[in-house]
Amino acid sequence: MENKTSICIEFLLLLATIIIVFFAKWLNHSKKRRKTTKPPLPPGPTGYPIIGCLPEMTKKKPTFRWIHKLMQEMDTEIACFRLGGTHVIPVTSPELSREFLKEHDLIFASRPHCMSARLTSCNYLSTVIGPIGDQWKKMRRILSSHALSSAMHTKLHDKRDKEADHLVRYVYTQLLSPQNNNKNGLVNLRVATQHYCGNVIRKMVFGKRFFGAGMEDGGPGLEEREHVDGLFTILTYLYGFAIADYVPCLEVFDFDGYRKILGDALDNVRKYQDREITNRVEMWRKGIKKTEDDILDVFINLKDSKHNPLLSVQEIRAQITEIMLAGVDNPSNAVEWAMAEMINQPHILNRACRELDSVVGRGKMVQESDLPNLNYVRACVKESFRLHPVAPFNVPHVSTEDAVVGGYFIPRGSHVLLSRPGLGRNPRVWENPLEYKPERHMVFESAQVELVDHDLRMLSFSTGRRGCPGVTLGSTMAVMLLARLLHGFDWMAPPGVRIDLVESEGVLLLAKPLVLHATPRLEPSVLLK
Ligand code: HEM
Repeated sequence: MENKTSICIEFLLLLATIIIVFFAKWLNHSKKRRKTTKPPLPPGPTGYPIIGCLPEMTKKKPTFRWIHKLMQEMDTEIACFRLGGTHVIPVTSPELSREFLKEHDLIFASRPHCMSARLTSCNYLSTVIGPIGDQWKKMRRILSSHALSSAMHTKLHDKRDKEADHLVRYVYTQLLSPQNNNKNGLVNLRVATQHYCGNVIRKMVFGKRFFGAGMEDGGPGLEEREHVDGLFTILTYLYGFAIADYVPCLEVFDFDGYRKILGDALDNVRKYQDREITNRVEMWRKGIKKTEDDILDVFINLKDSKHNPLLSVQEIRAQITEIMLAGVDNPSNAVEWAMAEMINQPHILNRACRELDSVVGRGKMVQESDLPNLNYVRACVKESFRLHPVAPFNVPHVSTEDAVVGGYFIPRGSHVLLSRPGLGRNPRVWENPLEYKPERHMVFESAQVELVDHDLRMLSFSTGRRGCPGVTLGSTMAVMLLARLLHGFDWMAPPGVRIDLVESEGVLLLAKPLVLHATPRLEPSVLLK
């Protein structure tokens, strides 16, 4: 009997052991399986523990060129660079871009919390830079329903029109100015295009072109130069791969000096804007101002459901800086590059001028109502956006949860950077991608060329929840700028000068500001109406 019991116990022990071993093996196997089925991160440099690729990022400047070069060497359209604790995911594929911004739009709709964004947005009070949340929703709604609504666009038409006239007058006056010896002279198109954009946005927001007296020839005074230069500096350093953007505890040391540069530029821009804002708030408070004439007036007078001001003065300040940033760079850069490309390919220049003559004629200047009919000019601007984007990357999109995109694991908190030149010059998508060829956008001759590309084969205004709400204004400014320059004047390279289509090293602007020789194309009575 005793013998029988001990055999039974032994048998049970053996059975239990077998079950435990079996269970452990199964557990192990399923863990392994889970591990092996979790997709890999996109390819990229291994980096050091904890700091990742930060040392390379600080050494290999400009960082965007290093990233693009490495992706080319790795022959990949998506990569992962770990910068401190952040996975930075650059993308040059339209298919993957669509997955990020269309299929997984909601997951990738946030923005980074980082030093440069915090400083620029007065602690995330504005729209472009705001992480997803109630503040972003509020500000985006205000922009879409008020500042950038179609009613507001119509209301501000005359202000834009005045600045288009002013641009032509400014160019014409330079041709006659004494330093040009009363001959047809040279025009710096970087100054003309950047200040047209600055003037339009200042006029729409503040109701004025100049913060100071301006120059006698209509050109920007010291104040406007400082303002526009400040805006361009902010645009270079915002999300510009500062160490403190990835390791916040190092912000106080400002090892790369980015915080100081950005802070100084913000001070330069705000000293002009904030003065206007404070004065205007006072004017409304004292009842001196009674009608809404510009975007600032609208912002000051917005009310919440309890009739309290909807926007604080700090929110107005942050949002206005952002509107300035949004409006100044893309149209001016696109038109400067378009002019440079056209000078080197006169058949494109001639076709655009023929279109202007046939749509507008020579008896008046281009009006906004003409723009929908200037399909070739529109294609020239679009081609410039494709081939010569002003920024290397789209504004970062941050993931709010883990995701799998294109078969790769994208951890929560990753910064997804759609590459603007990477998409626009992708040889898989564009034939002869480095050739400036506006015709490629005129597939259907009858259809209007839209500057937006929702398929993300190129990145102009982007798409989805965080897509640009300023498409109408941005397109109007860019097309009007190119149209007025081409219609009003004949342009040539200065004698003996070849226009080098070379990018500057640190940013994507033309390496040297474009300076061209202009002669009036229209009668002075038309140009100076
Ligand atoms: C040709 C001119 C312009 C171009 C090419 C352009 C392009 C862009 C791009 C690429 C984005 C980022 C989209 C994304 O994150 O995926 C953006 C966002 C934005 N743009 Fe524009 N933009 C232009 C003009 C303007 C203007 C004139 C304004 C307003 C005055 C404006 C307001 C905004 C705002 C508020 C956002 C942020 C949207 C958000 O994050 O919710 N843009 N724009």
